[in-house]
Amino acid sequence: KQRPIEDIKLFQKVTVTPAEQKKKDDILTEIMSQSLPDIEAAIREAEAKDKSFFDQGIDRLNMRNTTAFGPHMITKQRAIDIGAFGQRFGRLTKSAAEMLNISAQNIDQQLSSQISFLNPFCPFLFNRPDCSQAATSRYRTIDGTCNNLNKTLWGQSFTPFERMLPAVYDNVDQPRERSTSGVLLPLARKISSQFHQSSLLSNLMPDLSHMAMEFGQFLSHDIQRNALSTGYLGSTIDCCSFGLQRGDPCFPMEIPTDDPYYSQFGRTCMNFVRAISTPKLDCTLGQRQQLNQNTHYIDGSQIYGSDAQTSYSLREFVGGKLQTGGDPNIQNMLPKDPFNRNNCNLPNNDPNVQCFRAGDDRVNQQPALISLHTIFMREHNRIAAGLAALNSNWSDQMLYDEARKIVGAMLQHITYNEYLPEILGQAAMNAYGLKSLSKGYFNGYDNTLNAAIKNEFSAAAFRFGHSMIHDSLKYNNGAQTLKDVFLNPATVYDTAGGIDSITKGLTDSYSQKVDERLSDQLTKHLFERQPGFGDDLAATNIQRGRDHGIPSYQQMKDACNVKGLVHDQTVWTALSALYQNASDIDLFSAGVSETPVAGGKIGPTFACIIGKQFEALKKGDRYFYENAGSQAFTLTQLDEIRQTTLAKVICRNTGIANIPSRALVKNGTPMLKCSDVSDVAFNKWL
Ligand code: HEM
Ligand SMILES: [Ca+2]
Repeated sequence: KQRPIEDIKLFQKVTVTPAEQKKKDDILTEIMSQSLPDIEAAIREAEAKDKSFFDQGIDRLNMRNTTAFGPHMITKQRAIDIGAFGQRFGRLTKSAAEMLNISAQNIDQQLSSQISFLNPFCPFLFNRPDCSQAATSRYRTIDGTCNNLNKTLWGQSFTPFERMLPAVYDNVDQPRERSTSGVLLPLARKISSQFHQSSLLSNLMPDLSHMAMEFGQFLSHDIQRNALSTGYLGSTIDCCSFGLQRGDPCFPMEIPTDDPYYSQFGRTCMNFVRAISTPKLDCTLGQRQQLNQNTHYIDGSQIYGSDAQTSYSLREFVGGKLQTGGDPNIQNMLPKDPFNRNNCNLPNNDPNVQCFRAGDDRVNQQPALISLHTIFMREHNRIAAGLAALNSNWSDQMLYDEARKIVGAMLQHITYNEYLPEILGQAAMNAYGLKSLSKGYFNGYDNTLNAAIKNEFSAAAFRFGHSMIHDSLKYNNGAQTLKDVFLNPATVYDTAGGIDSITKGLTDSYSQKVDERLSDQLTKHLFERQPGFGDDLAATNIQRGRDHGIPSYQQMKDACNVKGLVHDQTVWTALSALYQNASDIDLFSAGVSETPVAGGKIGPTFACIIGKQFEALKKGDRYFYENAGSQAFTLTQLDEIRQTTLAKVICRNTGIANIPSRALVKNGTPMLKCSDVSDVAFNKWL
């Protein structure tokens, strides 16, 4: 099957002449046209298998009454379409690598040529955006295109996650399941049950409120949403109904027979479906990559949607407003989702209690998330009304655009001014240039910097927030255990409490410390609908890292130039005891358990990954709120945006009377009386 030795040698050369490049391209084209018929046949065969799983009722369109299938498993059609090309790229890459004897770690360098044969399989070449208006437009596009005027697709929704380091897969594109020495890595569930044991009450974060957890999730849902593989007709794949044997895209998590919790239910398998594989943005052959369905920028896409169709479906088209819904007792709620596209776990058949729609489909995951979504939707509508009152000649579109621009800027300001300093500490804020200015424009826009979300950030580092989640949400004078409110919007509709009570509860209670411990609600009861059949988020994070070929902790630590032991000695001993070789330890587990940096809440390796990501999200975003230019706010408008705090946004959009003035902080912050909070000075937008 291998090509002649001179072809193999040619691909090993570091620099080639134009004639040699042409020869390489011809060889690749020949290899690909020879292998394509077999590849198409293999894909058809896989599709037929998927259909049979569907026909047997194993994979289903609506998993509502089954256990443990969260909203993150629903994948948009556009992502499914890109995934179909990704499969072809993956298989073509594999056959070229085999025939040219190219090892996995050299695939990206040695197969990176642009081959016209691949153009019909390159989704990023279709419908290239027209960016002719973009240089002078005051407003971002909905899908993030044309932000960078040279690289018009950078940061767009439905484009790949980028990487800090090359991926580390087994056998070219299979999940990283083996140590470099060949032994199997410990089972993800075993690491979870042994190392990420339940967080105790004594493990509270001394100074951050539970709102700091929730704002982190809300921010996360702005910038990233992985696309998971689906079955026939986009159905949800159940990798456990078929034993552990189904094969790609199934990568189910084996539960050890002596599992401290699940064994009593006789459970041996937990569902896990691999992420869709996507072609790279430049559509050269290369390592397997994963797809972000959301705009990578901090632009409020969780509120507005990441594609035109979703954004239209959320608009009122009157007065620049977003749609609202709700029953007569509770006004100004998110619009309902009568078709329950997100497979909510609705407790009764009350037609008034339904799940919600928002720009990100995970909105219904739990009530604290619904609450922040609702508050920012209301803020948009309030701003649109405020602008309309002073500018009677503005069209619906203009009001929508300007209100969206303001809300996006507020989100950025809260992120860089309130959230990141708490998480990263001052040293990292300075090192990565993340501090917001108190006056004037920021001059650091860099059009060579890609803001795109890094895979190491998404699949591991930014999941540190999972360790901050408390067992319950404070509500009225009691609390609601998470497993009772996953995918259940009932509390939001409660006229006795609802959004206000959930929100107040978040600022009134503590986050958990960022450490190796995760709540039982997440490791034993995530999306549980039947005792013993919930999911495990810590295990899922580890398995997801392996699915994506995320490098080991040691590799990331080295890349971040972090030296020495940065763990508590007992913690490190417990973790490394689970692995044969400490250099194989998974990034999520070791990263989340690092000793926090001074003044921050996470350790040095995660601070490096997260600091670099937010640096790119700032300096690589032409629409960053502090930038000068034709898209800019005026300086007086910018000063007005700088008055924003999360506490004020909450005050303006709820009936809450008093709230800590720094809503993410638990102690030592003065209370803000909501009746004292002044509105946005809309006269700066005349
Ligand atoms: C109750 C709160 C939360 C729940 C139930 C939850 C649950 C989940 C689930 C089920 C996934 C998908 C896992 C996978 O299949 O790979 C996920 C992904 C993720 N979570 Fe959370 N999460 C919560 C809060 C947070 C917080 C507070 C943060 C960060 C501050 C966070 C950051 C992330 C990130 C970065 C991902 C990957 C997103 C992607 O690219 O798709 N989550 N979470
Ligand atoms: Ca976004």
